[in-house]
Amino acid sequence: MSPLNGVLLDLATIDQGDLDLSPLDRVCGAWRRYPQTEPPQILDHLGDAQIAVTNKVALDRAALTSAPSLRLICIAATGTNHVDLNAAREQGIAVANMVRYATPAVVQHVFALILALTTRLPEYHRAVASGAWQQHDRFCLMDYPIRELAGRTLGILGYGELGQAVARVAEAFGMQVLVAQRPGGETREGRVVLEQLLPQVDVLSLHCPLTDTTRGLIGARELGLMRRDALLINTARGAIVDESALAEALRLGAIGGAGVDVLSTEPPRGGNPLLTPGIPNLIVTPHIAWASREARQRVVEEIATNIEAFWAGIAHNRV
Ligand SMILES: NC(=O)C1=CN([C@@H]2O[C@H](COP(=O)(O)OP(=O)(O)OC[C@H]3O[C@@H](n4cnc5c(N)ncnc54)[C@H](O)[C@@H]3O)[C@@H](O)[C@H]2O)C=CC1
Ligand SMILES: O=C(O)C(=O)CO
Repeated sequence: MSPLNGVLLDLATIDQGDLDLSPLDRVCGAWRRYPQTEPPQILDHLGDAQIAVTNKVALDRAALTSAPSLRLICIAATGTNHVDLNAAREQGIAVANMVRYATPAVVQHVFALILALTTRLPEYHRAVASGAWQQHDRFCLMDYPIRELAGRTLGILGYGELGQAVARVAEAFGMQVLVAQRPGGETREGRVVLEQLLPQVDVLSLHCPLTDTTRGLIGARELGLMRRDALLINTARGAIVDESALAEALRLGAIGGAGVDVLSTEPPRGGNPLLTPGIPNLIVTPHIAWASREARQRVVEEIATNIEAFWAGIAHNRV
């Protein structure tokens, strides 16, 4: 066990009282556990901790410079955009994240969104709940057009762990997969420049990290290049998409639908263009693609593994 003392800044975002947390006790005997940390509480909660575990509590330069004891930040997620990595590096604080922990959960969520939009599940569910089927004169309602995935084309932006796993399932559905070339990146065989990919795809699924390069990458221009019946699926990060432009594209029917698990600010206490009532063919889920019990248990185990590796001087899952 490492003799370091640690703080869990937002444990309630991982454990719903249904996980085995003993791996954490195996690696650090002195945890301070906070269900949640609001911005004004960050410095107080960090205190003299040497290890800080954050799922989504933002650790910016000001927070890191005010926590001189900190030696390891363990991000309980794959996305690292809420931690100032440059400031951490300058302060000599190691940062580790979660790799591959949520792949089955995210992939099934991506397809839950794609399938709900193509089979018009929300509309048919609402129609039955409102009694429309019961009053109908035929055996089935066909008020909303249904499409098949087989033979259609999926575009993937961000061909890492999740992008590749989504591609494999898409192929099992009989879809053709096109992979976007990293904008501004070098030309790679089999990759398609984003501007050329967008008009070809029936579904575009985002799986790149949020960085300075990807912020706002899918804006009005890119949405305008997509087919009028194409779907956009975003389980990556909200700010990769211009949310006002997406809301407008859906309202105007410039694209066919969208499934969004992530918003630019979470929770969206100040509202969000995509939460405006009445936007057609839009499904918004509250950042739960990753959140299966199995994946959350893997988070606990991976936090322990990252701390053990750090203590042993091994750079495991280092960002
Ligand atoms: N909604 C949710 O619950 C979850 C969301 N995520 C998000 O998904 C993202 C991807 O996760 P993984 O696939 O596991 O990460 P990964 O690191 O395996 O893959 C990311 C891929 O994006 C590529 N990439 C980076 N910049 C790019 C750019 N400018 N254009 C195109 N591609 C670019 C990288 O080369 C890499 O291949 C995470 O960064 C996180 O933001 C991850 C897990 C759960
Ligand atoms: O792992 C991630 O990046 C997520 O967004 C889930 O917390």
